[in-house]
Amino acid sequence: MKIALLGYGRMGKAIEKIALEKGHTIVLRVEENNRAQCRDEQLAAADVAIEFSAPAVAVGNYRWCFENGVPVVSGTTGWLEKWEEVMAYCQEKQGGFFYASNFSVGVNLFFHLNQYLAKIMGKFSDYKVYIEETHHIHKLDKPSGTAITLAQGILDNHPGYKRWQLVHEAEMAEDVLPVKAKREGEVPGIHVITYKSGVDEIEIRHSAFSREGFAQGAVFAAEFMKGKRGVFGMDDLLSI
Ligand SMILES: NC(=O)c1ccc[n+]([C@@H]2O[C@H](COP(=O)([O-])OP(=O)(O)OC[C@H]3O[C@@H](n4cnc5c(N)ncnc54)[C@H](O)[C@@H]3O)[C@@H](O)[C@H]2O)c1
Ligand SMILES: O=C(O)C1=N[C@H](C(=O)O)CCC1
Repeated sequence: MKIALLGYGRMGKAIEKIALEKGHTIVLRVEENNRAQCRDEQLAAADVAIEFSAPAVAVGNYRWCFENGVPVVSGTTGWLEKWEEVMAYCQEKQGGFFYASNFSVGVNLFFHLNQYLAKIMGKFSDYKVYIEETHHIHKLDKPSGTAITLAQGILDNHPGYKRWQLVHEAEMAEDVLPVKAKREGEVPGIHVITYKSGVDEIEIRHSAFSREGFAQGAVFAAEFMKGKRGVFGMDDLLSI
C-alpha cells in the first residue's frame, strides 16, 4: 500500500518504521518546512494518508485529502471544536476519514472498561470521580484527546456528572468531572480514573510503554481505510 505521511515528527517516524516492516511504501513525507512545496499529484499518488501533525493544521490537511480523493487516518488531537465542519466537508467531497484520540488497542479496551465502571459507579453517590493524565513536555494540547474521550465515556454513563473541566485551583461544582493534566519528561501517556469515597478508592489505569502501540494501530487503520469512503473509528476497526 502507498502511504502519505502528513506530519513526520515523533509519531510520523514511529508509523513509518512499522509501515515499512509490513511491506508498505511511503510515497510522501510532509512536514511544516516542506508543506508549501508539496503538490496535489504527490498526495493523490497515495492509497491512504496518515495524519499526525498539530492541532492548528490538522483540519487543513483533512481538507487537502478530501479534495484529492485520498482517505485519511488521523490521530492529531486538540482540533475537535471543528468536528462538525470536518464532517460536512468530508460528506460534500465524499471523503474517507478515520479518527481516533488514541490508536492503541489497550486504550480502546480501557475506554470500554471506563464506560462499564461509570455505569456501575453511577449508583453509588459516595464515590466522586476524577481523571488524571500524564504526558511528555512537548505535548501542545491539554487535556489529552484520550482524557476527553474518557471524560465523555463517564458523562454518557454516570448521571452524577454533567460536564468535565480541566483542573485549575478554583473550586468545582458537584456535577463537574475534574480532569487533571500533568506534563513530565518524555512520558508517552498515562491515564488514571479514580473513584474516591471517604473510606476507600477504586482506580483503573492505562500506561503506554512507548509510541509503538499508537503507531501499530494507525497502520492497521490505514490498511482498513484503503478504498473506503465515510467516517470510521476504532470500534469499527476492532469490532467492539
Ligand atoms: N491518536 C493517537 O493515538 C496519538 C498518539 C500520539 C500522538 N498523537 C497526536 O498526534 C499529533 C502529533 O504528535 P507528535 O508527537 O508526532 O508531534 P510532533 O511535534 O513530533 O510532530 C508533528 C509533525 O507535524 C509537522 N507539521 C507541522 N505543520 C504541518 C502541516 N501543515 N502539515 C503537515 N505536517 C505538519 C511537523 O513538522 C512535525 O513533523 C499530536 O496532536 C498528538 O497529540 C495522537
Ligand atoms: O503524545 C501525545 O501527544 C499523545 N496524544 C494523544 C492524546 O492526546 O490523547 C494520545 C496519547 C499520546
